[in-house]
Amino acid sequence: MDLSLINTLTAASKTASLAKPDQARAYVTFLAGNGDYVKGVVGLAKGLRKVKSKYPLVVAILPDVPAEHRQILVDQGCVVREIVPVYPPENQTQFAMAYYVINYSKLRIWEFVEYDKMIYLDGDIQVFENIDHLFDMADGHFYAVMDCFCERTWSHTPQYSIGYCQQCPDKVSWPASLGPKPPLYFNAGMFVYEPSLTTYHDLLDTLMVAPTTPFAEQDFLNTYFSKIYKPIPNIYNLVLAMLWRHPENVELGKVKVVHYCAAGSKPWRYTGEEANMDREDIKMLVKKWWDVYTDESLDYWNHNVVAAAAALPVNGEIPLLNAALKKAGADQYVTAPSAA
Ligand SMILES: O=c1ccn([C@@H]2O[C@H](COP(=O)(O)OP(=O)(O)O)[C@@H](O)[C@H]2O)c(=O)[nH]1
Ligand SMILES: OC[C@H]1O[C@H](O[C@@H]2[C@@H](O)[C@H](O)[C@@H](O)[C@H](O)[C@@H]2O)[C@H](O)[C@@H](O)[C@H]1O
Ligand SMILES: [Mn+2]
Repeated sequence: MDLSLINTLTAASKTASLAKPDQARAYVTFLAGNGDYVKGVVGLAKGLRKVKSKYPLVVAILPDVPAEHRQILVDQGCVVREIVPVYPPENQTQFAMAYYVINYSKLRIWEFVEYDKMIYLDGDIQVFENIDHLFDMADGHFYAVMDCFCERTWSHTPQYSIGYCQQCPDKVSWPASLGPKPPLYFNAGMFVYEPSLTTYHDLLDTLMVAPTTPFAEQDFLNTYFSKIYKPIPNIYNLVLAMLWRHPENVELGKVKVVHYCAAGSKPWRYTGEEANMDREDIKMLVKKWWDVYTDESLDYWNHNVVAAAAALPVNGEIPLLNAALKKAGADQYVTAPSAA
C-alpha cells in the first residue's frame, strides 16, 4: 500500500472536500432485475444522505428493472439512467459463473462522461462515514481495495489450491513453479474511476476478444486496469470475509464502507443461517444497515424538506410550510426536527 496515499487520504478525510469547482462528480451503482437488490440501492442512497455526501447517486439500471422500482429510486433522489446490457461473446459466457455474467453490464458506467470522476459502489454496499475526499485523489489512476482469495468462491484458482492470499503474502509464499506471483487484485464492488468514451469503447472492444472468466467483469477490470491500479485501505470496502479470513488486517472501528458480499450477508434477506452469519460483528453490521434503511428521516422527501424547515427562522414556520405543501397537493408533510 502506498503510504503517501494513505497519509493523503487521512489528511483529506479530516478536511472538507476541496472539490475542484469544475469537476463534475457523482456516486454510481448498478441495478438489474426485479428482485430485492433495489432495497440495497435505497439503503445506499439513504446512507450517502446520512453521511452528508455532497454528490448525487446515479443508478445505472438494466431494462428489466420495473417501473415501480425506478419510481422508488427517483423518490429517493437518485439519478436513474437506463443502460443497455453488455454480454460477452455468445460462445464465451460458459466460463463465467452464470450469476456474474450480468455484471459485465457495469462497464456501461464508463459512458457517463457528464461526470469527470465517479465512485462506483455495489448495491450491497453501505457507506457509514463520508468518503467524498476520495474524489480528490490524483487523476489517472484506478483506485480500489484488494480482495481476498480464501473463500470457496475462489476454489477454481491456483492461489486457493495452495492457500496463497495477497492479504497475507508471507504466510504461504507463491511457488516459482506456478510462474509469476499474481498481480494485486481488487474487489470490483467499489472503485474510483474517470468516465471516458475512449476508455469505454476500448473496454467493450477488448471484452469482445477477451476470454470470460469466473469472476466475470471483476477479472476483466483487474486485467484491463492492472497498470494504473492503486490499492486503497480496506476501510473503503470491507469485504466481509476479511473478518474471519484476515482479522489481523481489519480495524472494524475505522471501517467507513461495508460490502455485504459474503454468502448470506445481504441485509435485506439476512437469516443468520449461513456459515459465519451468526458472528456478533456480522449481526452488528446487518443491524447498522437496517438502522439506515428504516430511518424515515433519511428519506429524500423528509430529509431535504426537514432540513429546509429547520433552516427556517423558527420551527413555528413548519405549520406554514405544511399549509403550503397541502395547498401544493403534497401527500407528505414536515415533522418538526426532534430537539437536538
Ligand atoms: O440480481 C442482481 C445481481 C446483482 N446486481 C447488482 O450487481 C452488483 C454485484 O453483484 P453482487 O453484489 O451480488 O456480487 P458480490 O459482490 O456479492 O459478489 C450488486 O451489488 C447489484 O448492484 C443487481 O442489481 N441485481
Ligand atoms: O461479478 C463478479 C463479482 O465479484 C466480486 O464479488 C466476489 C468477490 O468479492 C470475491 O472475493 C468473493 O469471494 C465473492 O464472494 C464475491 O462474490 C464483486 O464484489 C462483485 O461486485 C462482482 O464484481
Ligand atoms: Mn457486492
